[in-house]
Amino acid sequence: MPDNTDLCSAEYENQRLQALADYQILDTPEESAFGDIVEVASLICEAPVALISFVDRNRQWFKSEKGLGMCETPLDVSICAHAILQPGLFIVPDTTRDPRFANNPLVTGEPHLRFYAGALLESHDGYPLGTLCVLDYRPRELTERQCFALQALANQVMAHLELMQAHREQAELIRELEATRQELAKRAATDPLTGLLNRRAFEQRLNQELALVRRGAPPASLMLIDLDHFKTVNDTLGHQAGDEVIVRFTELCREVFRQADVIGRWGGEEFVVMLPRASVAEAQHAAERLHQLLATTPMLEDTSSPLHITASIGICSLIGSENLDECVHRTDELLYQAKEHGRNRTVCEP
Ligand SMILES: Nc1nc2c(ncn2[C@@H]2O[C@H](COP(=O)(O)OP(=O)(O)OP(=O)(O)O)[C@@H](O)[C@H]2O)c(=O)[nH]1
Repeated sequence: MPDNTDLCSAEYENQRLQALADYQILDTPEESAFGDIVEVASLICEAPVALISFVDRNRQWFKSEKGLGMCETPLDVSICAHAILQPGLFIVPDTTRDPRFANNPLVTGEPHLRFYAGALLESHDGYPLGTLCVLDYRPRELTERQCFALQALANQVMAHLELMQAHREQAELIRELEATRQELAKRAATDPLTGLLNRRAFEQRLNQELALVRRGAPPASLMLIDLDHFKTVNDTLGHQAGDEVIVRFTELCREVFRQADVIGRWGGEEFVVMLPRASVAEAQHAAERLHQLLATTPMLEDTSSPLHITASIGICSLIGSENLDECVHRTDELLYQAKEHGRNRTVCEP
């Protein structure tokens, strides 16, 4: 708490309430850790009523209570609201003899509270939050040892609140770290220009599929796609336009292939698609759709004459007995044949 603070100012009260809110304790369910402290306070102080009370804006709310039978009261009947205005213990030996409490309905009526002793619950930065208090139906005092024990138990209440807060902060930190880890993993797996899987991530996915095929999963197909004469696009329209074409081509791929198909950027103007549960004939149909779409879709918007591109494609089925390099190599050979035979075509394994 800052020095020279006006404890009654609205600004201070708002700061105090914020400190209380930061502990996120108000209106939380009963917890045995706090229940035990209240029981021990009642036992040691030989008092029938014991409370862990937090002073909220318009009420005092009890995290734990013994012998009172209510979980909150309005602030104007709260003795704790007075207790938090001073440090350490606040003791009222006989409420009927104290003008601040003599007319309190909890004193004049049920349960006729006559004795109050409250130990301050103080936040780590010095804001008074409430009390651990014991009450009795008769006027009395606490022994020195009981006073010591009550304050020690109050310190334990705060220590537990601090631990809970540290635990929450740690959990939040772990959540943030996990989100960052996921984001980094996503970035590490993604080609920045197209948002497709990059080669390394695609290889991982392909290895998983190969493992499934080895264990008897339905056949899958692998497709390598290379844009034809792409160098000319760059040379005539510039690298930036080349990038736009690559992005547009990616969009067309997303239109043609199924949700389950995995599209990756193999490198440069070369793409790769793995089609789970698809025969080579089915993959070939998809490749044909792509050829048709390329034939009818201008690849750049801001050019006087529409730019169309073509692609050469090789398709193989995944064979469980092969490793990734062998599967890719076979598909690459077919792609090479497509290029050799004049481009703008698909060559499938026989
Ligand atoms: N704009 C752009 N160009 C790229 C990118 N990656 C590779 N390229 C270009 O793609 C071109 C590929 O050229 P080549 O390997 O000669 O192939 P090609 O001109 O497509 O000819 P074929 O494949 O034989 O039909 C090169 O000019 C590369 O610079 C990229 O991310 N952006």
